[in-house]
Amino acid sequence: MSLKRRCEHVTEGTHEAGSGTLLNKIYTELYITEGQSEEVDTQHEVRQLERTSKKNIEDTPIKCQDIFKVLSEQQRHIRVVLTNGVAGVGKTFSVQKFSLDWAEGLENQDISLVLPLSCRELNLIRDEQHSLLSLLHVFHPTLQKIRAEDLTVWKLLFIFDGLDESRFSLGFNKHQLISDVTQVSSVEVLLVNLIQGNLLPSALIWITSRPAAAHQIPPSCVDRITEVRGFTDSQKEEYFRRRFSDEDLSKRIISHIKASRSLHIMCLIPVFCWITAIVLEDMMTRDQRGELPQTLTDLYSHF
Ligand SMILES: Nc1ncnc2c1ncn2[C@@H]1O[C@H](COP(=O)(O)OP(=O)(O)OP(=O)(O)O)[C@@H](O)[C@H]1O
Repeated sequence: MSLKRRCEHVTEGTHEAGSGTLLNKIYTELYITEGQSEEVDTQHEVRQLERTSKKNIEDTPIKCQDIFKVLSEQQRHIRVVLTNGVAGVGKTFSVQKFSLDWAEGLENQDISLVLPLSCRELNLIRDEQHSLLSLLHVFHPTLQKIRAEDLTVWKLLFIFDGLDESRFSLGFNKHQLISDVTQVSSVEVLLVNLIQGNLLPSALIWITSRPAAAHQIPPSCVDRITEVRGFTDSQKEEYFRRRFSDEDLSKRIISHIKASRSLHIMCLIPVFCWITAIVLEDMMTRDQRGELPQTLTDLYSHF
C-alpha cells in the first residue's frame, strides 16, 4: 500500500516536489530495447538523437514489465537487469511504473516485495554501517516488522535507481563476503554482495544508470541489459494527447512539433516533451503574437 502511495504521484521534469501528477494519467509507453546501442558521442546532439530514433531492425523491443521474464528458449533465469539510458529518457519513470503496476496487483505478481532504493538517497548513509535488514528499515520504515527469515523466503526485487548518481566505489574484485542479512558492513559491501548473489541469491536486482556510469557493474554479474530509448514518433504524439484534455490544443502542439524538425527530433527524450508541452501550452493559450519556438534554444528562452 505504501509503495503504491509513493509511486502513484510523480514529480515531472525539474518541478519541485509537491507538484505531484498522477503517474497513470501522464505515463506514456516508452521504447525500450534489449541490448544497447553502440553510438559514439561525437555527433551534434540533434544528429545523434536522429540516428538513435531510427529503429535498427536488430533491436529487440521489450516491455518494461517484462524485463525479468525469460522471453526465448536461449535465455536462462534473469536475476540482474541493468537498464541504461541518457538523462531525462524515462528510467525513473519506468521504475515508478513497474513498481506501481506491481503494487496495484497488475503485473509481476510472482514477486513478493518490490524495494526501490534511490542511489542518491543511499549516498546519505555512505559512511554508516548497516546490515541489509537495517538498511531496509531505514528506507522502508513500513517494513519495521519484517524479519530476517522473511527476506530469505520471499521473492524480493531490489531496484537501485540512478547508479550514475551514486558516490560509492563498488569494489567487485576485493571485498568482504556477506551472506547473512543481519551481518553489519558498509553499504558498498552490501550492494556488491547483493549484486553478485552472495547475499539473498534468489533476490532480483534492477539497476538503472546513465551509460557513462554503467561500467561499474561487471558484465559477468548482469543477465540482461536493456536500454530506454525514449519515445517513438507515435509515442511522442500519444504523450501530448494524454497530457492535454483540450484536444484542439494537443493537435496544434503536435502539428507545430511535426513542422519543426529539430523540436520533433528532440522530443525523442521525454523530458524535452515536458518542456515543449509547458512552453507551447503557455504560448498558445495566452494571446501571443510572437513566433512559436522552432529550436531547443528558442524553447529554453521561453521556459
Ligand atoms: N513514460 C513517460 N511518460 C510521460 N512522461 C515521461 C515518461 N518518462 C519520462 N517522462 C518525463 O521526463 C522526465 C524525466 O524522466 P526520468 O526522471 O524518468 O528520466 P531519467 O532517465 O531517470 O533521467 P536522469 O538520468 O536525469 O535521472 C519526467 O519527469 C517526465 O516529465
